[in-house]
Amino acid sequence: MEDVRRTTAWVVTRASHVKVDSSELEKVVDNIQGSIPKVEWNFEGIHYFDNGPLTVQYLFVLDALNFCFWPDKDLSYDHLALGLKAALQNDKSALDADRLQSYTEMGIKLSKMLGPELRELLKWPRPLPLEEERVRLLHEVGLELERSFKGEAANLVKSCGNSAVTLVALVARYFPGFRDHSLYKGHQVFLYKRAQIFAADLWGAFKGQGYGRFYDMSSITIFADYIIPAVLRQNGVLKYSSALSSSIDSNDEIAPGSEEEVEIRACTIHAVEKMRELIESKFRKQVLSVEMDLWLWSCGVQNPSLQHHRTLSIYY
Ligand SMILES: Nc1nc2c(c(CN[C@H]3C=C[C@H](O)[C@@H]3O)cn2[C@@H]2O[C@H](COP(=O)(O)O)[C@@H](O)[C@H]2O)c(=O)[nH]1
Repeated sequence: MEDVRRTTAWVVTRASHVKVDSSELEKVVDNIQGSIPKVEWNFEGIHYFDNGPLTVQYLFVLDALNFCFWPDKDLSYDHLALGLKAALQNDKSALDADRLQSYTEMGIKLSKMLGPELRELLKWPRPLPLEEERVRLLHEVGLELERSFKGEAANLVKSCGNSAVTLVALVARYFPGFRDHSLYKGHQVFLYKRAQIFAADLWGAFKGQGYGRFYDMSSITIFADYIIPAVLRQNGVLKYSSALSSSIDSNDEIAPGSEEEVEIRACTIHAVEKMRELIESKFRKQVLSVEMDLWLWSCGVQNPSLQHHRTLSIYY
């Protein structure tokens, strides 16, 4: 994850649309006295968990589809999690690698999984945002799991040697849909939101044991989605230019890969890394970005009036 830290820090030094406000950042850290309020993984009670390999399959499929809910105002991440959970409770083989690629009825392969099948799986009554991309990513997951990991995401996790950094690298190497990077002023910037969140979800769900045991969780950075930047903007840690502020406040779409979008995401990661460093130097406490993420994210999703940036993206 050094690439994520280094390249996002580089963006911060050149950013013109977004700034990290160090004194506001210090206020946030002082307010909580350097202790991150503890938020339980699955505080919403929406996730599938059976303490075994099927949970790993569930989390991998969940994070393959963990992006872009906002274009449908009634849809949220909770619907995705609850939909996949119900599908598994109903049929333990619902997320098998071959099912992700194809749709079978009475043992006959009819076609690849398509939008309508995905909607049926999630019990969502209308087309999902970026539905064709979601379907394509599911095919990719099913095919590559079958080709390289005997169909099981659990084998992918077993092959990382209890290193979250290796897991993220493996996910990005085998599954192109997880390669969340951008170009900024000619430089490659690494963000890896969904790949890192997969490691964090395993760690959270399995409480740091079994499939969730990683010796290097401190290497993971925060996950640059559309909720965390909105929380950091609201508490003053991120400052946007007036043009960007008014675009976001008027719900204009921000183009994926634009300077504005990359700066929002890179400054988010960097600001949280700075908060971590400050907590360590001022309060002598070690915190994980994953813990910071869960706290900030839970604050964000519990505040429906939060105005977030709108970018059509498969990455977050
Ligand atoms: N940074 C960060 N972003 C996260 C998550 C999660 C869920 N993580 C699970 C892990 C433990 C908890 O118990 C959660 O269930 C989703 N998202 C992002 O939020 C957005 C969805 O928002 P809305 O449209 O309002 O549903 C979308 O970009 C989605 O990718 C997270 O943890 N961190």
